[in-house]
Amino acid sequence: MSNQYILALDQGTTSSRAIVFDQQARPVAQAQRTIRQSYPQPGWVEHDGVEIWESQLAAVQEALHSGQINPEQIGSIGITNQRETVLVWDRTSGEPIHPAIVWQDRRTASLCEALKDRGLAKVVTDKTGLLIDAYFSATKIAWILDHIEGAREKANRGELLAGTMDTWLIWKLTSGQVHATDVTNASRTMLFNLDTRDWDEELLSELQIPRCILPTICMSGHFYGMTDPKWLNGVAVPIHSVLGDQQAALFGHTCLEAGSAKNTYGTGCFILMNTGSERVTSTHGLLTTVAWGMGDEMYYALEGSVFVAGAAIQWLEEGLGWIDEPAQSERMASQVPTSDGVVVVPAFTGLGAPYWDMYARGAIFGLTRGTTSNHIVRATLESLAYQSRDVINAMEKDAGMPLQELRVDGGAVSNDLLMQFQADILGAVVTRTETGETTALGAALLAGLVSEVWSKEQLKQFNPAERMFQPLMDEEKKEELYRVWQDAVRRTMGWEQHHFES
Ligand SMILES: Nc1ncnc2c1ncn2[C@@H]1O[C@H](COP(=O)(O)OP(=O)(O)O)[C@@H](O)[C@H]1O
Ligand SMILES: O=P(O)(O)OC[C@H](O)CO
Repeated sequence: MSNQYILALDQGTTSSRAIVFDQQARPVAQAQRTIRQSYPQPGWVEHDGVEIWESQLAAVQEALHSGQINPEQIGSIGITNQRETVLVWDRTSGEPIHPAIVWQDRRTASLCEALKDRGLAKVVTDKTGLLIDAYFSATKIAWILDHIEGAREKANRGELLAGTMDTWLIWKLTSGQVHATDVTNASRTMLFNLDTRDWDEELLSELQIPRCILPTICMSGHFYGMTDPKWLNGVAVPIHSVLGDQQAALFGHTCLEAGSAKNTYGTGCFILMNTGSERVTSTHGLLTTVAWGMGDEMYYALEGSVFVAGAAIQWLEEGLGWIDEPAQSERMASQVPTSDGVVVVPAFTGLGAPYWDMYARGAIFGLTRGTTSNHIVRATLESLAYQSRDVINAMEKDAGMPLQELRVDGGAVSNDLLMQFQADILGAVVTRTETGETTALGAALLAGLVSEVWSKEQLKQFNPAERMFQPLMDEEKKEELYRVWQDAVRRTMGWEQHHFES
């Protein structure tokens, strides 16, 4: 039978992946290519745009090869991607004019302050659902246009194109025929007006970003175009879904009803709660974002992002050299019954939701002569769970109801100790699902829905629970630990501004 598979492209912060799913949404072949992280200055993070494309294409070819799958058997492609990360390239040559500026990059913090000083905070929140922060794409695009010689003039003449990684991959896959993005990615730029569902004139003009360099905005489930046959053995394949990776994970967890939520533990932690077709405006430091769009309907989510989650485990490995691989963090942490009062706040690049402090910096508290590396490793793991609770507490307040179940995915969920601590410190069930690759699954499920491989009613069956972690810690202990955490966070806030900035 031809056209029996769906190919998902998952362009993440640390790697580009390709996963082929069958008609029961089971992964049948996959491949992954790591991408280089570049830190040219403190607080800056860049990716090579060409490497992103080449690694993604190589992953696709390797996945098809390893699964002995002919491109003719691929009925549909779904794309999901690290969000906010943005690239600007030359429309004619297709060459990026600067490396991609990654979501974690803080170089535009002062530009964000200037926008706030111009009284734009409320305008941005009302129009985009976001808060002014260097995290989002808008100020990154403005920075490139300001710092690359001649870029602004070229942009004004329509000689440049800009886009998040979905847009870049669509443009490459269609060999420059399609310059498009979806509503979820657009909703992360700080330029997308949720009411008009279009780029916002006022925000474009404040940042002097010409509309002509931005992609066309489409629904997430949509026919984007056919891939150029030259990439897949002479076969053109339709692209049927595009959505940011956190929204894709929400979809992949089949969190389709309002009130359901997921946490993805990758480089950062990303917690999204579906709020249905209602747009809930947070009063507790969360973002309103688009969950997905299909047909005429747009669905929304509340989101809280933790900037440094798995990245803290990478710091144990690469920065401190204490572990040889992430899984070793669990083995070390298991050597001690508790972190013995040690608290690690990994605010390496500031703090995201619900604190939004660009100037917080990391700290280790509670060291004694008895502290060992095992305690610090355990406290680092616990910091992922504490930061997630910070966000979930804010979500519960905004949504007006307690969270019963948190569905989880991402690289760090294989860590049982972390998952148990998460259930304990939350006081809620943490459900790890069978499909490790929930993000890619979400893109595939949406592509399959658009291409009518399955119906919406069938989706629920596709990502069952693998293990449910029940909360075991007593209430008093849980709240006492959490109070200590909150005190530690308070002490890290504003650090960079107080001590190093003139
Ligand atoms: N067993 C583990 N315990 C803790 N952290 C882990 C473990 N395995 C992987 N990680 C962390 O998870 C992250 C990778 O997850 P992944 O979902 O692949 O990230 P991304 O999509 O952001 O590239 C890394 O930061 C890594 O340190
Ligand atoms: O690549 P990930 O999985 O770390 O996700 C990055 C996010 O989309 C950034 O908002």
